[in-house]
Amino acid sequence: MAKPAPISIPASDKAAALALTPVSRETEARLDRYVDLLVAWQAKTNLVAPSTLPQLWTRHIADSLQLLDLAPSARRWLDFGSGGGFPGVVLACAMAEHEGASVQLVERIAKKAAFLREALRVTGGAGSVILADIGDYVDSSKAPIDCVTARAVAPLHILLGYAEPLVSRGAKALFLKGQDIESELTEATKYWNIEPILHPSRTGGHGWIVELNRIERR
Ligand SMILES: C[S@@+](CC[C@H](N)C(=O)[O-])C[C@H]1O[C@@H](n2cnc3c(N)ncnc32)[C@H](O)[C@@H]1O
Repeated sequence: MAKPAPISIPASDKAAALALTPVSRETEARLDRYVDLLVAWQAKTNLVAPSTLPQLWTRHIADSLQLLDLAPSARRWLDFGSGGGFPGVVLACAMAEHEGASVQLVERIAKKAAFLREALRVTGGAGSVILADIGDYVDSSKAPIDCVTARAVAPLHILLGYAEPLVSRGAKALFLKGQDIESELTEATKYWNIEPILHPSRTGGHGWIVELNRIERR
């Protein structure tokens, strides 16, 4: 049987991503190590949609990095459903530059949690992995959080339920969402009083970033 072709990420994709969302040389080096690890694991575990691999930097890394500009002073992050590490591992790579900063990555699938732990070890990213259901973890943890994130995890009205206890204690929520944001907002406002701020994605990978600073049950 023919061997699968090696996965290569074009240098032009990395250059395009870093033009959109510049990072320090230290963070870039951490991200390089993350990309190498992800590509190696992707051969045995499906961490990102294979068709998006050639745009790993623009579709996934820059998509994650753009959140930093929306919460520039946040140092204590919590990422729901980190999966292959977006945005959690990317944020942890960036947070490694800040003394005391940390990203908690919550993931319920053991194999993905193992990958995330390895990614933090290899990159030196500032964070920790919690193998748990998001709802259970949020209910049990009282750790202060500045910013909670999620990408491709659950419909908005479900994410709001997970995030509500954190936002009511002062966290900001930033959720990466796709083109069908209108219908998600319509559904969400049946259950929640919210004043969402919609930021168009700068990377084109996902449609919108929904920012929330207040979530109240109707
Ligand atoms: C489609 S993947 C997206 C992963 C990553 N956020 C990304 O954008 O590439 C969704 C991930 O969320 C995790 N997930 C979904 N619901 C969860 C829950 N209630 N608790 C913990 N993890 C959850 C899944 O196991 C999966 O790894």
